[in-house]
Amino acid sequence: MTTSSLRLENATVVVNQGTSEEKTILDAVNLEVQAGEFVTVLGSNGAGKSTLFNVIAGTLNLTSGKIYLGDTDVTHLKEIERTHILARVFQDPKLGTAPRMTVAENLLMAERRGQKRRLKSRGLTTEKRAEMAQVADKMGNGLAQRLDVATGQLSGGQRQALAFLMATEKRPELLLLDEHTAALDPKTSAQLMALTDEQIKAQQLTAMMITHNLSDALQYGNRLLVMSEGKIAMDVDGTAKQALTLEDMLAFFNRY
Ligand SMILES: Nc1ncnc2c1ncn2[C@@H]1O[C@H](COP(=O)(O)OP(=O)(O)OP(=O)(O)O)[C@@H](O)[C@H]1O
Repeated sequence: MTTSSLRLENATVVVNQGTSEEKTILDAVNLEVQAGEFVTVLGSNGAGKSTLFNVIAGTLNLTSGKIYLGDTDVTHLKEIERTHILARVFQDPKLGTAPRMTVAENLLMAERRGQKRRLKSRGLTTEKRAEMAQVADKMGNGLAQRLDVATGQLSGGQRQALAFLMATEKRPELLLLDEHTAALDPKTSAQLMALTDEQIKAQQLTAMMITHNLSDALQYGNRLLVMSEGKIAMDVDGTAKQALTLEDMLAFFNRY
């Protein structure tokens, strides 16, 4: 039995095939992420970071190669067929939550994702609300006091915290964080980043996080990837990652 949560074998995406615009945007990537790893992903604009997440999530098909989530070959599975295995949080606070529904309704929806219809009959009981308030309180940003507020009325930070809670509700096999703090002000971003790290550790989640923030990429996670021109240009973990400095990273980026 394997302990890897994700495995990519020669994962390749070629766009506009057979035209003068043909381009390889993911270039024979081999990657194995073990259960419990927290991988930060850096790379310049256009390096292929979102493409990597898109093929993992199934929003983009591979031209060739294979993708496994756990022991399952998901290469030909549609996005919807992968949602019970992985969850993704986006940069845009509008994605991932339903704006007209309240915080409690969104949380209930996340909890019931993938459940059979007959199991959905129980509504927002007092117990359920108390449980939600407890979960939302972990975010420490007032979300717990706004359970009955429409999600569209939340602050950006509260909404992203809710999106994170919803994504982790069912303890996904793999959590993809796609610049999830980038649209927030520095203080709120730092707060959500700390909460993210806390929850990943507490729930022992396997996670990958795209960021343009070098300090966050160094401070958080146990492994760091740098993408460049559709390839993995750097892959460090453990003590080698801990030893990396901002200067090392700046020097590395200057070479690309
Ligand atoms: N569906 C597509 N069709 C054509 N080109 C694409 C497609 N998706 C991505 N690309 C191109 O692939 C390259 C990699 O894009 P990608 O969005 O993965 O980069 P990124 O590292 O996420 O960049 P950023 O930091 O700007 O988000 C870019 O040149 C982009 O224009």
